[in-house]
Amino acid sequence: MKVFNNIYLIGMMGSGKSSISKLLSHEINFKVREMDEMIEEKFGKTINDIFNEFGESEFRIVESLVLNSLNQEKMCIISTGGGVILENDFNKIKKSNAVIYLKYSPKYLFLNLNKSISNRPLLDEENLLNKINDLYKKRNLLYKRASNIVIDCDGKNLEDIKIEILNIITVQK
Ligand SMILES: Nc1ncnc2c1ncn2[C@@H]1O[C@H](COP(=O)(O)OP(=O)(O)OP(=O)(O)O)[C@@H](O)[C@H]1O
Ligand SMILES: O=C(O)C1=C[C@@H](O)[C@@H](O)[C@H](O)C1
Ligand SMILES: [Mg+2]
Repeated sequence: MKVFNNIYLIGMMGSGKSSISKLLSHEINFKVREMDEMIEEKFGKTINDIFNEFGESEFRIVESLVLNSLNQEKMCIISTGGGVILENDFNKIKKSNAVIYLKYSPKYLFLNLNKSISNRPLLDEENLLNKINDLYKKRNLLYKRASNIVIDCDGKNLEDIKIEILNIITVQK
């Protein structure tokens, strides 16, 4: 296995971060950490309620605290929040970690998001495809810059994506 502290899965909302984290954890001896769940636990509220009651900037402050605490851990698969690349210095994480961008084009993200009802204040159902397109334009480059591995996921099933990742991270240095 290559030498790194943690595996960070990054990508847009609905890009399979939670699903792939679970699948990977069954194959390697790493624990799963769900950043959004950790933030919800800190507030004792859902992500939607946090955005509504405290606003996005307060959410980002707590997100950054959670990120710092995770940086102290080892052997974790971190299913990040979709906006984690907006954090100052997130680009530095790839120096000592595997940062994997699960890249889907907006059309596929739309299909994924339609499958899972969730707590997504920045992507509610109205004009969903337009909202995905707008966010994707703002963020695709940021995800690429922050990552050291990019997986093109369009049209692939979750099992194949997992195998592709395992093939990359288990190569001997
Ligand atoms: N390649 C894929 N093939 C089939 N279904 C997929 C694929 N990728 C993701 N999905 C489905 O899309 C939905 C969203 O996936 P998941 O919850 O893992 O993404 P996420 O990045 O953790 O999303 P978020 O954190 O924004 O809720 C799930 O129903 C998942 O099964
Ligand atoms: O992409 C984003 O900015 C977000 C993604 C979610 O995972 C949550 O962290 C929150 O809804 C914000
Ligand atoms: Mg998730």
